[in-house]
Amino acid sequence: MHNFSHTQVIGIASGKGGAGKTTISINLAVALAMRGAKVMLLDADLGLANAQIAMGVHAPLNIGHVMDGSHALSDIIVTTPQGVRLVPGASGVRDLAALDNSQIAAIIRSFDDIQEPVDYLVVDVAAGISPAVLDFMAACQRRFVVVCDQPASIADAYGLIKVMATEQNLDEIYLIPNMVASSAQGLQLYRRLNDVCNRFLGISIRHLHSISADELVLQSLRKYKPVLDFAPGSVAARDFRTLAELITQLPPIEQASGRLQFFMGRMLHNAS
Ligand SMILES: Nc1ncnc2c1ncn2[C@@H]1O[C@H](COP(=O)(O)OP(=O)(O)OP(=O)(O)O)[C@@H](O)[C@H]1O
Repeated sequence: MHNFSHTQVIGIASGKGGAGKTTISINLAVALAMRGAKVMLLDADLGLANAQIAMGVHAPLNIGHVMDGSHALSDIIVTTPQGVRLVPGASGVRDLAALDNSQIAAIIRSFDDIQEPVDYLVVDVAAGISPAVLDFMAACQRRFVVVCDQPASIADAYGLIKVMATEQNLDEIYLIPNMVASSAQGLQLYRRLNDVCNRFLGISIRHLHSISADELVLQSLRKYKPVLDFAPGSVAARDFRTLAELITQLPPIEQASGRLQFFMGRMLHNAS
């Protein structure tokens, strides 16, 4: 096996659907790729998988074909026009939305067969707090929780953070405020939620940057393009570039957590 540099794995979740998890996963992957990183995006929003549509790429095979044993993971990966290596989810396959632990573990382990260099793996996880969501988030090194400044979204984000921190003992939790009027509003939302986490859970969450509400995000989706492609000069595109830059400045996490993780084989190989 080659001696790859450590792959940094970021899981993206949101308590509530519609907070912008897929939008953020896609544009973050593209922004990192535009900086020259080798980026893979796993559409683990199984059952609702729509990353391939939003990125304007045709994927003849998907993770369902890996699950049924007919194909290897490397067979199903497609390269998007932005140079992101996309692992397509299986849209409309209801069985995939209800995978058990051993099936999730099989998906996570299948990444050990990948032979290409990957600097970042971005994992777009389903909404909610299902066991599958928690398994995927536990298998990542950093966890991003997408939230909008609305009571239902905040309550759901808090619920997800609570379960991840207290029941799963996961750290490296970042809040990504989305659809904010300004980065000051995003920071304020982060502070509010972090205060509640401090007080009631005894933990701190982290903050990098928020994503502004931008009409061009919606327009880009209608054109099947990431906003970074469709409107590179837009406010949202600028926010995604800033977020990507801040991520590249984070210290790499090189420790295995003791739980099942993506690219475990590489981690162990590099450590030996
Ligand atoms: N920053 C933004 N500005 C404006 N619109 C946005 C922004 N982020 C997301 N949206 C829009 O909000 C809607 C929901 O976004 P998205 O599909 O990414 O959410 P999601 O959390 O992945 O939803 P689900 O979990 O249901 O798949 C989409 O129409 C998207 O274009």
